[in-house]
Amino acid sequence: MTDAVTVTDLVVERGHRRVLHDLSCTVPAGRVTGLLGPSGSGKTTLMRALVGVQRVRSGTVTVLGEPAGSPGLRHRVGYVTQAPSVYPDLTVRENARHFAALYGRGTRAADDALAAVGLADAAGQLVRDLSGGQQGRASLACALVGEPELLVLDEPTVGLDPLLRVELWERFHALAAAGTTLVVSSHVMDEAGRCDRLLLLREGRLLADSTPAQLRAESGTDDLEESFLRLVRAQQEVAA
Ligand SMILES: Nc1ncnc2c1ncn2[C@@H]1O[C@H](COP(=O)(O)OP(=O)(O)OP(=O)(O)O)[C@@H](O)[C@H]1O
Repeated sequence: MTDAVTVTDLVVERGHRRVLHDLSCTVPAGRVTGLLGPSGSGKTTLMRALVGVQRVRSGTVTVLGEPAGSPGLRHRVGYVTQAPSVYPDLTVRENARHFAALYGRGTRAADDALAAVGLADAAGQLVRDLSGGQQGRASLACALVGEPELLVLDEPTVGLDPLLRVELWERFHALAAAGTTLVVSSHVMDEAGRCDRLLLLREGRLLADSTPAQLRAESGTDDLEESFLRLVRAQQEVAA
């Protein structure tokens, strides 16, 4: 299996504080990798480094064979932030078509992306009239329309009802099966079980680079939340 992303000894400081400490990890191509960890553990910062918008102190981030942020990656990497990045005064369809045009794609690609996130029925509505969860999905559709090889999604399921959550995770796996690499952050451990691979972060350090099955086996519990806590405790004991 090839790696879509390689992070080596990454150090990031924000506001004079070190928020990523010598972090090294890889992201396998064509899989859904979950970036899990408590609030403030550095998930967004790592994602920003992957897409090349984060100033880094030292270390390297290689994405699809190029340094993160290289101009050649612009259309190959999609990033959906926590805040919806769509035009509120345009309809959902107009937004999708606008982004399709930017990526050199047609209206069909825009319609397909809307269908993929379950927004086909809301295509004619102004984005500002949508719920928060729908706006998030509209942002996701606008990223999907470019068919990026690497899709980086910051907490895409926040504010979604359980049914939509499940549907979105199914969508992520369908994209991965078609060859897309996904990095999906969450601070909800029950979503960890849906990932092919897991990167667990805590206080800017990598606590585990594993799979749900491996994590369960190693920690001796089926509950991934409990696995995470046991890992934290084990590390604290080593440090003490
Ligand atoms: N613009 C900023 N200036 C200074 N410090 C920042 C800035 N943004 C984030 N930080 C700090 O960097 C650390 C990592 O934040 P980050 O947003 O990467 O965490 P996160 O795991 O994504 O959290 P959340 O789940 O709450 O989104 C935190 O301690 C945070 O306070």
